[in-house]
Amino acid sequence: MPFALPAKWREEGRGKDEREAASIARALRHGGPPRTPIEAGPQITTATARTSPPRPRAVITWGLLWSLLAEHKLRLCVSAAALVGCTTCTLSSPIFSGRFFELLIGARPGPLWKLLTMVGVVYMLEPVFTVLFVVNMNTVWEKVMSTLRAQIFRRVLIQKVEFFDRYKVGELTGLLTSDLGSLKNAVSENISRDRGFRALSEVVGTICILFILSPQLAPVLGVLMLTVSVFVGVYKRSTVPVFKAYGLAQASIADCVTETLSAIRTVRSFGGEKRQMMIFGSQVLAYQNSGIKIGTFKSVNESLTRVAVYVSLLALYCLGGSKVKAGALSVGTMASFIGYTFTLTFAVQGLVNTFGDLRGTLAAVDRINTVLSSVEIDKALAHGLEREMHEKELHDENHKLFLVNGFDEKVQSPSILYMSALKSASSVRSLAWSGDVTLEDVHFSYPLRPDVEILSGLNLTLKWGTVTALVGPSGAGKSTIVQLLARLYEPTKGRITIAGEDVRTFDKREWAQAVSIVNQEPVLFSVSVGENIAYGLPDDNVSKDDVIKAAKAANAHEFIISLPQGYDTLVGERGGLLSGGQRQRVAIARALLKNAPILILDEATSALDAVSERLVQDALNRLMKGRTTLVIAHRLSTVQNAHQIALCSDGRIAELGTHFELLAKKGQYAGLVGTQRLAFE
Ligand SMILES: Nc1ncnc2c1ncn2[C@@H]1O[C@H](COP(=O)(O)OP(=O)(O)OP(=O)(O)O)[C@@H](O)[C@H]1O
Repeated sequence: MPFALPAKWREEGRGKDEREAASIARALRHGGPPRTPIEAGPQITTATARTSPPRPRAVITWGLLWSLLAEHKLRLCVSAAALVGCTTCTLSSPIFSGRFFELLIGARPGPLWKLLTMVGVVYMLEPVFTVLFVVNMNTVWEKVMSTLRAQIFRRVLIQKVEFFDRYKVGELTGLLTSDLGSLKNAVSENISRDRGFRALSEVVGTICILFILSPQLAPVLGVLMLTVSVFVGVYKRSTVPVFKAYGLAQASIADCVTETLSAIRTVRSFGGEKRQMMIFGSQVLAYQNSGIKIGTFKSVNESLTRVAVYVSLLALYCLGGSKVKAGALSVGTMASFIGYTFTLTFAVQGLVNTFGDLRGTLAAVDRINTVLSSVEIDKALAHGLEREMHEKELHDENHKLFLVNGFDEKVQSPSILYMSALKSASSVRSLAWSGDVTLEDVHFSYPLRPDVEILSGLNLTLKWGTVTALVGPSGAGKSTIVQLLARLYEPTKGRITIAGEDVRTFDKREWAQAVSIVNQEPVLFSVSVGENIAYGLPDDNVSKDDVIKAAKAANAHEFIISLPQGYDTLVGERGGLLSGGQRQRVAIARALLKNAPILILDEATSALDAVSERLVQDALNRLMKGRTTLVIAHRLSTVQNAHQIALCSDGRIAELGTHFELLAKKGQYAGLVGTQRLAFE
């Protein structure tokens, strides 16, 4: 197949990635087996990983936060000015108190009303500045957090499938809810009077004023600050693991609840309630112990802060009192000092609380970074998604949330470069409507079990427009072949082609449009029946007529209109309010609407009773017409009507032919039929 490589491939001094990509492109262009490990198409990722081990890259960094904040410069400037304003108002109060006392005892000349007017103005301005500060800071942070949340959700969605094998749903849910919530609270909970920014500005401002008022007395409060800081430092170090354990314990509780409730019918049927309660109980206890530890750390810290403040006040009374008596300090300044000590007390306590919260926040950010920084992005998927996101000239707020430049690492791995270098002029759908799908010398091990080879040199051609039945003993690798065809995983060696073109020249978004899968247990979303069918074309505005047409072809229309709200009836979590056969027919309608040229039926009818099966089979026959179909089935009737039957055993196709050809062979297939492991109807 002739490929015109872009000029950049011919440039001198290309980067290593580009050279690798060119080498891969060359190998694929010639169609033959790749010559070097890098050229071995499916090993691209592995080969690259071998030459340069992936470097973990944090997802949430200070740089990223700064760049997101920088988009709201005006609001930040207003907030900063308002913060200075309200802090100035707050810190001027003790000075006015001192002057007030001096006026009362006659130590200061001038009319009282002048002072009171100034106090009134300050008291009026302070809340105005406070509102300006809180509203602007809050708006900025909410916007930053929305972008972060959206970007992290996207980052989770574009991970390779093995990422979802590795982490439990609860853990990942925790990242987006409680962990990001903790980051949100780091600002949202710290913009009130006695916390975070204001506390910090009051501490700094107070110390400056104390030094201006009396350089001799100021160090006393300096000691107070130092003491508190030491305690804060100790606190910070000692609570990091406690906060981490707390977050993990919280995530495992959520995990246990999700797992139990999603399998509630299984729990019921095995009488597993007590066991689930015990598991939940032990997690609650771990969470409780962790929470008690955190509470202890927090309260000890707060008490120590108070003790430090009392000691400082006492020192101030002794030292300041004697200076006033000796005439070295005015009564007004002493009164101001007492006021500032209290301001400092609250502000330092607030800061300690903020630091405590920050430890939890840093632990949460660390968890997010640890989970998401491992280099497991499915680049062929990310590439397609990015292309589609930029293709559409949508400028609504929702769309923009996912389009932040610089958040994601540039998806420029060799695999992406060769993908664009080799990009076929034809779309994958048009190729799939006319060409065969071929698995060529496919080897595969699951990433989490790299030592166990599931497929070892499997060859199989799914002829265009025909039905291939895949049979074989349990654990032979049938579902694994389905997952490779769906490109949930890529072969570790060998390749899959469509009309002779390596499927990896297409990004996974394109590929997803070419393949429909109907499983034994189709998953429906907890929306209406109609919306579930329309999910066949998730990015399009599907008309109700098209949904009904698909439902009719899938033998689903009759049961849908008998539901209480027809097509608008909610199907419950995972479609739990529908029967197995109804779910199956909704899934078939969804696949019909999608109209993909390649169809995979993974034991689609094996869980159904005879009536449901007939309805579903009838719908499936309609769905299969004219498509390249792979059927995994245990029923002989389904298998024997196929154009060809492939028997998978020991990671290869051991027998291939029609039902009668394979029976005549008297091999493994004949054995399966003989022992009725392929069941007769
Ligand atoms: N995500 C996974 N990670 C690791 N190993 C897996 C994974 N999924 C399946 N396996 C293993 O791969 C092997 C093949 O499994 P597969 O599901 O493809 O078999 P199958 O032929 O479809 O079996 P059955 O007819 O029982 O469904 C099994 O040994 C299984 O334990």
